[in-house]
Amino acid sequence: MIHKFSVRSAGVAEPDIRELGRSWELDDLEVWRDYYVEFESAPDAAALAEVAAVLGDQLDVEVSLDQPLPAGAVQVAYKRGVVDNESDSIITVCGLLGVKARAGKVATSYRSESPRLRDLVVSTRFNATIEELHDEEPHYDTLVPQGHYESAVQYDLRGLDDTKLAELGTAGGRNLSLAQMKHVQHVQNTLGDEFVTDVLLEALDARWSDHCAHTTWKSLGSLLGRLVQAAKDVDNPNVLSMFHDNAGVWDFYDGHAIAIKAETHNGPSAISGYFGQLTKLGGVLRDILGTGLSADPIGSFEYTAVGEPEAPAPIKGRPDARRLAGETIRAIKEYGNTFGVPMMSSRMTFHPAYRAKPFALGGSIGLLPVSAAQRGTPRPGDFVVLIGGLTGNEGIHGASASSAGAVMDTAAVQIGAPLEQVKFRKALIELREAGCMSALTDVGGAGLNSAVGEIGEACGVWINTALVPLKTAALPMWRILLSESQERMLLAVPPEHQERAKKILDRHMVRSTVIGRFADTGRYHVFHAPDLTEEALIAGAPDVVPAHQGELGFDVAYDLLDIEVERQEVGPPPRPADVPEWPELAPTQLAGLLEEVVADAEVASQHFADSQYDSTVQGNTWYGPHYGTEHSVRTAYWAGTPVAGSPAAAVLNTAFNPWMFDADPVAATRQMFCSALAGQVLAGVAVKDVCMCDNFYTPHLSPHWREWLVGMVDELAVLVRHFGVPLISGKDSSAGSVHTDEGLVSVPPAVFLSALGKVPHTDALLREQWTTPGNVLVRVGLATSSPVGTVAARKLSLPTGALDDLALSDVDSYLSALTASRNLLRSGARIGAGGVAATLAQGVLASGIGVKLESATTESLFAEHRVGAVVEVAPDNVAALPAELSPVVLGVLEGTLEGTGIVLDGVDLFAPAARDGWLNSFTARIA
Ligand SMILES: O=CNCC(=O)N[C@@H]1O[C@H](COP(=O)(O)O)[C@@H](O)[C@H]1O
Repeated sequence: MIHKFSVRSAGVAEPDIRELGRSWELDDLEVWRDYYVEFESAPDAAALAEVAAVLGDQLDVEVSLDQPLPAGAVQVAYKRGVVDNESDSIITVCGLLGVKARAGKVATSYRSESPRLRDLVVSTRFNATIEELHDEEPHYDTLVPQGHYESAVQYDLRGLDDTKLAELGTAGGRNLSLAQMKHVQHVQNTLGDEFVTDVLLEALDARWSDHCAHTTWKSLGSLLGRLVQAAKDVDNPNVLSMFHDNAGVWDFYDGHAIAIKAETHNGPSAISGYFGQLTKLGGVLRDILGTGLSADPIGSFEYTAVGEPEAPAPIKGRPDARRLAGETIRAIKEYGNTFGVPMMSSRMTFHPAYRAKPFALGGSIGLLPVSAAQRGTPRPGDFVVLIGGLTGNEGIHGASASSAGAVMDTAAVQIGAPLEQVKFRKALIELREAGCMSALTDVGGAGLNSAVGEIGEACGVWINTALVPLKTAALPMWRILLSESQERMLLAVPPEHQERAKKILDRHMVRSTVIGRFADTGRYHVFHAPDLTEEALIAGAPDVVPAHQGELGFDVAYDLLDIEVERQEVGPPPRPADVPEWPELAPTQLAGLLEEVVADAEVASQHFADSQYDSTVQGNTWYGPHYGTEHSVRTAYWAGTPVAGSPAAAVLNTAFNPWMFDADPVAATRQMFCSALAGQVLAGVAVKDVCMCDNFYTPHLSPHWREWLVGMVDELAVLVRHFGVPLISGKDSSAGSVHTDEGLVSVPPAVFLSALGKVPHTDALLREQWTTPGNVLVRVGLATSSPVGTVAARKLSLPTGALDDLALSDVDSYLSALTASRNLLRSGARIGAGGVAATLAQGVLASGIGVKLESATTESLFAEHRVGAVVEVAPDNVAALPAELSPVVLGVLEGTLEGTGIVLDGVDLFAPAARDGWLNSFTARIA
């Protein structure tokens, strides 16, 4: 018996629907959520009314029962086989109301009289790879997932020649190379078995993927090892854990620590901006939850680079940049706001190299006690406990396909459900405090296979995949193992704590299942035995593998699962030499250039996106992500006070500029590292209290990509050693080249840096807002005058060339002088995209105070001195600024001048039209 509940929200409940109506220019747009529920027996009218009341329990909503889709309306629902996560929640809700439901399904329908409706939905709200479109009411016989268990497929690899082995390696969407297949052949020979299963092939495909095994980085000479060694050499006492856990852990104050991690979801986001970005944020929050013995996320950050919004997608059928931009915003809002974590920093960039595969980076920081900061180790006999969401047929090959740069299909996209994760967030803290876990990890890329396989490596492990709770009726063993269904965690629970752990999880309504045991075997062992129940497993002796194992997936010693990676030697990367010159422009031309620069997405207000992300939830945000009494301007750093009652602050900032990486990845790495570090010091953080997280995103088919990658890593190692600022976590995404209908498109070899600092008291932090008319604005820091990579150079169509070299000793002197002269600074803003001019423009916008410049040239206004700042100083103190700051007086704050902004020789460079461009251009391009 299937009933349909249609819920229409309006007014306060869904401001974004009004926004959607505005952007589609449909005044009568209505968006309805259609909930289909299959009940076990026909519910009476009272029961139906109760279910309707719960589904429509918001302000300003209307619920109708069993109304077919009206003519002209368009409904979007998941395809069969793509399971919607709400289904399970609907069953639970009905159960709590005392009505038994078997299954549920959620769809969205759009209603308007306009004949344009269907096209608008198809072009912006419908993803044909995972969804289906209905123009009339669909008919469902049942919503209960159908299907039956398919046994593992067996392959005898003995005697297969290279061609056959290679074919098998890439069959069914796998990405195993011939060398890897030969190793599987070796495994079979060593085991002396008649066959290996598809379960083993799939498990190894994931285990040896670039994502899990970092093969590209290993092949180029242990690149991660070089970064780790550099960090070890500097021996910063704040490092509690680095590159060893799901996140790096940095000492905070008074027994607390902060975990930091940034992840990318580039591959999945290219297929579905919404789900790729949704699960990017969900995944990185889970990384924080799975760090040490669990950290609590206290902030998230996000950076997305897509192609130019006006350009079509270079691969037919894929979402274009504008669509990706819109879906990104929806997804980040959906996950972050629902999870309840403040947004610390968000930015979107439009760069043509990301038109085939975006750069989808998400990060998070979390708080945990120092005593829980170390990664736990499971002990033989501990239970393998899977908690959280159900396992479905999604995210299959997510890790290996994204690593291989292979074509990803529908099944590779992960689907997120933030509320599921909200439930176990608090439960994990309780489990940690109660000492119920000896270890935990998140279930993310490569699914259970990666989580169980990695955590089990400490001693050995066996699991029964038949115990894994599924979204579908059945799944083959390898799919259960590889599914990247979201919102799941894996715990190692000692037998003596199992009951207590179960109680805590039950109280938080978190599903948990004992699916296996850690064992003193040194083996990774997977089988499928439907008649081995959870109760029987729990009752079994801790050191005995069950005799009845149903169907065997594999049972292999960990030693046999390691594979040698062939080493490739690379030389130094080519370096550009010529530096183009800045043209001389008259004041009116400078004004025109400024108008273009502030309207560029790198500088313009991204209020349309940012305002949708909750940045104050949890109540600990002390500074950022925006400031300004007149306009809301993006801050260059975020600070929060995560420990109740303590003024100690965590400080986060980031550095990335794809145009500079386009020009010279090695020089750009240096500038970005020094820029992030100088931003931290300007904010008030001591150099020794800063660490960073690196996210490499590099091409694998463009010229010299290997040389550039090695060059960037080696450069980072130099910087880590020089400043004593360690990299403590990161990710390498090494498949940034894509074959498209337009030919090969490659991202620039690049590394995104996120810096985390700490100060004992927020009093130490310097704000950006200008304070007092009459004060003098001074540029300080290293002059990096090359126009290459700057916003203005793009507007002026200047040729590319070399970036400035930075002498690290000069950076040292600058940073020391900055610290020493802090008492002279009334405010300070780090110079970024758009150079001094953009910094001044944003100062005007934020404070409403004008500035009168002493003099200006194109270079002095638009060069992006990234290891520099515009500081505000009282007139009497200008002379006291130390020479190491290389101070250059820019002009004087002029009081609040109606209609004036940045005045040079009587000309206002920042006219009202420019302000409008800053305010509206981003929205106009993507909304
Ligand atoms: O599940 C959440 N955790 C995060 C995670 O492990 N994600 C994995 O990374 C792939 C994207 O990599 P990219 O294309 O950016 O190189 C993605 O498909 C997942 O397998």
